[in-house]
Amino acid sequence: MHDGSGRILVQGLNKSFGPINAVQNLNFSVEPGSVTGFLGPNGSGKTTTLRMILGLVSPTAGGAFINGQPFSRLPNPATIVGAVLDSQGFHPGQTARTHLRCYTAALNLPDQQADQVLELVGLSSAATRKTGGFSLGMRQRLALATALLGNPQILILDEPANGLDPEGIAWLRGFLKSFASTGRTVLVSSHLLREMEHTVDNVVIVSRGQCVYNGDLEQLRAAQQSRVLVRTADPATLVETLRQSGIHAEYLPDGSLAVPGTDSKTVADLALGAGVAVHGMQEENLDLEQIFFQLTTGQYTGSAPQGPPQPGGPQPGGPQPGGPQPPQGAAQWGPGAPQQPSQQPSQQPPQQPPGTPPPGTPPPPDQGQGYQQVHPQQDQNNQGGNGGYGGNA
Ligand SMILES: Nc1ncnc2c1ncn2[C@@H]1O[C@H](COP(=O)(O)OP(=O)(O)OP(=O)(O)O)[C@@H](O)[C@H]1O
Repeated sequence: MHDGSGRILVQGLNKSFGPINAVQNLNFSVEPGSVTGFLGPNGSGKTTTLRMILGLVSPTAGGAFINGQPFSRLPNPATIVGAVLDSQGFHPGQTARTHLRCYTAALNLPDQQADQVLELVGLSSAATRKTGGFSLGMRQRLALATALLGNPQILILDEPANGLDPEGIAWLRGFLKSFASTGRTVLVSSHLLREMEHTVDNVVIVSRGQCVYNGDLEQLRAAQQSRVLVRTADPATLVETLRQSGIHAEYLPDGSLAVPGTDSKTVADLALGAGVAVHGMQEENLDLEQIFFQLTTGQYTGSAPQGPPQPGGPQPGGPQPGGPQPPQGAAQWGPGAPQQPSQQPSQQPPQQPPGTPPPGTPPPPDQGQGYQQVHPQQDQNNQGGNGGYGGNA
C-alpha cells in the first residue's frame, strides 16, 4: 500500500549504459508542498534519473520510490504522477481538444475534463486548433495539460522551460508554484539555473551523473560572496597567517590563493604584518550562476556551506579539510556527498485542483505522444532519445 505522502525518494540510484556511468549513487528526496529543481548540464543524467523514477529505465543499482513504492507498484499511477518528458510528437492533424479526449476516453474521464485542463494551462482559445501549428510554448502547455488529466499528486517535468519566451517562463513559474502551494509535489529539471532560480525552493544539482549539491536554494544563494585572489611569492606563509586569523585560504591551480569571505584590505594588512610580499590582488564576486557553473564543472572553490569530508578525501567542489562544518540539516556539497533534503516533509494533505478528475482511473494508451502520464515496468535501456517510449501505455 503506498503511503500517499506525495514524496519521491531516490536511494543509491545508479545507471550504466555499457561503459557510460550516466547516474552514480544518487540519493535525494523530493517533498510535497515545494518545487524542487533537478539541475545539471546536458548529459549529466537528469533525464535518465527521471526515467528511473518513472519506471521507464531499470536502475543498475539502487531504487526510486513514489509514496514509498516503486512506480510499477502504484495503483492508478496517472492519478498519482503526471509527467512530461518531451513535448514533441503530438499528432499534427489532431486538435488540442481531440488529443486530450483520446486520453480522457482511455482514462474513463468525462470529455469536459479536456477543456478543464486546457483552461488550467491557458490554452482554451486554441482548443480547436491543430497541434501541427502549435508553437513550442503551446506544445509545452499541451503536454502539461495532458499530464494534469489524472489530477496527479506529483508533477515531474523534464526541461519544461526549454524554448519558452520570458512570458512563458513567468507563466510556468506561477503555475508550478501554485500547484506546489496546494501541498502537491513538483520535480522539474533544467540545464539552466537562471531559468529556474525564481521557481524552485530546493535544488538537486548533478554533474556527470553525481550529485554536487542538494539543498535549499536560499543556502546556495547565500554562498554568493566575494573572494580575494592573491598572488604572492610565499603562499604557504600567507595561508598560515590567514589561518591564524580564522580565515581559510585555498590554493588555485596557478599557484595563487583564493580567500573567500573576506576583503582585500584584511588580506593586505595580514600579509604586511607577516612580511609577505603581495604581487597582485583582486576581489571577485561570484553570483549564483557562476557558483552553479563552477559546481557543475568541478571548479567550485568558494566557501559555500560545506559538508563533512567525504570518504576518500576531499572532492573537487566539495568541502575542504579544516573548513567549517555545516549545521544539522545543511545543504550537502561535493560529488557523491550524502544528499538529504533540507526541508521536512509537509504534513499537508494533497488537495484537488478545481475541475480536475478524480483519482482511480487507469492511464491512457500510448499514442506516440511525448508527454507521459507514465506507466509501470517499461525498460528503455536501449532507447536513445526522449520521445517515443510507451508512456501512458
Ligand atoms: N539509452 C541510452 N543509451 C546509451 N547512453 C545513454 C542512453 N540514455 C542516456 N545515455 C547517456 O547517459 C548520459 C546522461 O544522459 P541524460 O539524457 O540522462 O542526461 P541529461 O542531463 O538529461 O542531458 P540533457 O540535458 O542533454 O537532456 C549521457 O552521456 C547520455 O549519452
